[in-house]
Amino acid sequence: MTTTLTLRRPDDMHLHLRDGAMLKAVLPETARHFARAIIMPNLVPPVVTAKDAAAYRDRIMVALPDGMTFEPLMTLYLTEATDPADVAAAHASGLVKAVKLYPAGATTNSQSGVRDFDRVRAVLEKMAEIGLPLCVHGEVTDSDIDIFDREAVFIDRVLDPIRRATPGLRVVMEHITTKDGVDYARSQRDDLGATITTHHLIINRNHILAGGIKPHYYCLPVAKREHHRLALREAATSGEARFFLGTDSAPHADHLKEHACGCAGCFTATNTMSILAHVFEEEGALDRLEAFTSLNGAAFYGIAPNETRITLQKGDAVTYPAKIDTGAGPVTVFDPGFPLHWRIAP
Ligand SMILES: NC(=O)N[C@@H](CC(=O)O)C(=O)O
Ligand SMILES: [Zn+2]
Ligand SMILES: [Zn+2]
Repeated sequence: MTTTLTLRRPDDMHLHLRDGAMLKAVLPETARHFARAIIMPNLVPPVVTAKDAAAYRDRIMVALPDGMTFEPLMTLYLTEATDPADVAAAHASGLVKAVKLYPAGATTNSQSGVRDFDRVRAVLEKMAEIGLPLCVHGEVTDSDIDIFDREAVFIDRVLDPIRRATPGLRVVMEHITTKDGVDYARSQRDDLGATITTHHLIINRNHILAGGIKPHYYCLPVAKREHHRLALREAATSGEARFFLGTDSAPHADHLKEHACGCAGCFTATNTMSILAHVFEEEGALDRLEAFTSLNGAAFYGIAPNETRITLQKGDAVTYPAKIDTGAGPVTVFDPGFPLHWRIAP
């Protein structure tokens, strides 16, 4: 029985760090285990220009505690006013690693997102030309589309047409939650990747709704039926290069989650690696954990895998805080609902 496992230090290819007091509190939770992360730009106001991204990167580095190392991989928030030349310059300087597409109204702080896809065509064409990936929150926002169908409908109505209209555009389907997402990713060439979160490997929609509503399991895209969760587990543990970790760890203060109109997002930065080791062990795939957390994402983004390593050890139940204190209020850590036994050696 395997009880220790050494991996290249992981990267989180989809992370929300927020800003100010929240940033300061949550950043160490990621930097403790992860070398790098793709930093989501959905601040208020959003990170739209190269100048915004440079300033946000500086704030992240100032918030990093002494003695920790971490490299934020910055992104730009695509709006209908985004300037292709600014995007190209941000990429050429090495500052920006991706552009993020939020359909307007799809998720937290997406009001500035895209309504009319024709208006971003020039930016997408420039990105295809320079090889800069587009990260996509893949849900339609039409009120007549059931929330559990919004990902599958997005693939047919928006994602596939965008990709056909923009040959060569590298795209990451962010936080896929359905078998439809897995199947679509697999049906395409290697210019399409897909991130999978930690929590979508653990919860299905019953966890949110059965036996009382659980606001800390509510995120977007919302968790789906069990057969979708099983498809995600199969994909994540397959070792296939197109699938990689993007935790989508998305902190919101508890009073905003435990609310009549609660915010979407699960905060998994603290215990993600312990949970993933548990899942990969259950699936008989511990030997493929490194591909998912440390190799496939870096390869998709064209960056070298990390040279430093972490060691996971299996033993007595791991303890971790139920909540993280932040200057913006406590943030509940994702509870997988079972004890974790894999710890990260100090
Ligand atoms: N995933 C979420 O439920 N929430 C994210 C936004 C997002 O990634 O869609 C957030 O910023 O809170
Ligand atoms: Zn999203
Ligand atoms: Zn997200």
